[in-house]
Amino acid sequence: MNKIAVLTGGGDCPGLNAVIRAVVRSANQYGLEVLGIKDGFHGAVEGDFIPLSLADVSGILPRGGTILGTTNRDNPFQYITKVNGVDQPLDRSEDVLENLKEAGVDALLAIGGDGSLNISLKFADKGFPVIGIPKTIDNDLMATDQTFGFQTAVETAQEALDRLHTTAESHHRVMILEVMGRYAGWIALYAGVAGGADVILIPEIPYNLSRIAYSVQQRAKQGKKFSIIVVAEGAKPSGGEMVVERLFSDRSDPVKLGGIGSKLGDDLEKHFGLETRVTVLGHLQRGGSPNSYDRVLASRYGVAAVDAVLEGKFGIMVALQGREIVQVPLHQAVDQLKLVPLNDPLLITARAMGIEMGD
Ligand SMILES: Nc1ncnc2c1ncn2[C@@H]1O[C@H](COP(=O)(O)OP(=O)(O)O)[C@@H](O)[C@H]1O
Ligand SMILES: O=P(O)(O)OC[C@H]1O[C@](O)(COP(=O)(O)O)[C@@H](O)[C@@H]1O
Ligand SMILES: [Mg+2]
Repeated sequence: MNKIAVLTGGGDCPGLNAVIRAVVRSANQYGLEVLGIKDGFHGAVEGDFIPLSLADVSGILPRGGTILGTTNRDNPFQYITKVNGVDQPLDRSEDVLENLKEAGVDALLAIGGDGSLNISLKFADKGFPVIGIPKTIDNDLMATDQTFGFQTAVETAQEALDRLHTTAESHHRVMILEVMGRYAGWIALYAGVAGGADVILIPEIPYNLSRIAYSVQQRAKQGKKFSIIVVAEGAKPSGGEMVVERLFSDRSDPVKLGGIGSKLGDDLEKHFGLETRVTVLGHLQRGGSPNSYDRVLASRYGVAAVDAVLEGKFGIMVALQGREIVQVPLHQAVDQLKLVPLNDPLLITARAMGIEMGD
């Protein structure tokens, strides 16, 4: 092994640069050259590679985003390509392999979520040496206890809840904070407990509107003028559907969620006369500097991925299990999503403190 390539795929999150930096620094110790692939698998198809030296990664540890760029559109196995002036999804995976070969790349380190790691698995199945590094702000990847960026997002959401508290307690209002969490409610659950929310609504537990109203009314009876609700964007009422903001025709998962906070607020006002205000935290959760936990975790993943290259372990993902970074087969990471189990210890803690989960 002489040369490795690294890419970042899918939605960004705080800590991507910390991984890239750790990969380059660790590879440098062993005399391995590193190439960066621009904009995820888009750059892999287009052959858009840049060399990454120690100087290139100097100063990027605290920077959010990714210096390499990313995409949540391009899949080399269904790559939108103009054929006779018409866009068509073509299998361009051989182009990727050709580009990697031409650049002298011996192994690919792919930092991504379920989508990018699914693509990575397909390249591993084609025989190319691939190592996955888990990335998702939603923390919903299987086989790893935690992904970097998640803790920073939780802190951002908790700070928002703290701020909402001070304005909420000045009025008789229900304050709703909509946070990320497409299928898994980890951000809502952790931020809700950390930020002292009264109601936490997650995709895994469809909610009953009257339960929420009852808990707000009970608080009012106890002299509490306000209530704080944190709702994951993928939450839905019992028997209802997730709220879709828009559809992207060019994505394998075309659904962009958003709007459950407003729907909930409208329903509480309409059916129970509760005055509500809604805040959507949105991409503030993904932006900004990673906290120290995420910098450490990201650095450990980067180093562990280079270790795997040196050990010749491919088709694997590096993962956090307990305090250890381990190697797990890539397919274990992508076979299913890691949802909040109904017996999750923090969920039980939340209920034990009287937090309403909406069911
Ligand atoms: N199940 C899948 N199999 C193969 N490719 C997928 C799958 N899901 C998503 N993709 C592709 O992977 C890319 C990244 O997916 P996305 O969900 O945006 O990011 P992430 O890597 O964070 O999951 C997109 O181009 C998408 O088309
Ligand atoms: O605005 P974008 O880029 O479509 O991404 C928003 C989506 O990404 C997510 O944050 C998930 O991202 P991850 O790939 O990091 O898990 C969802 O919660 C949200 O629906
Ligand atoms: Mg995904």
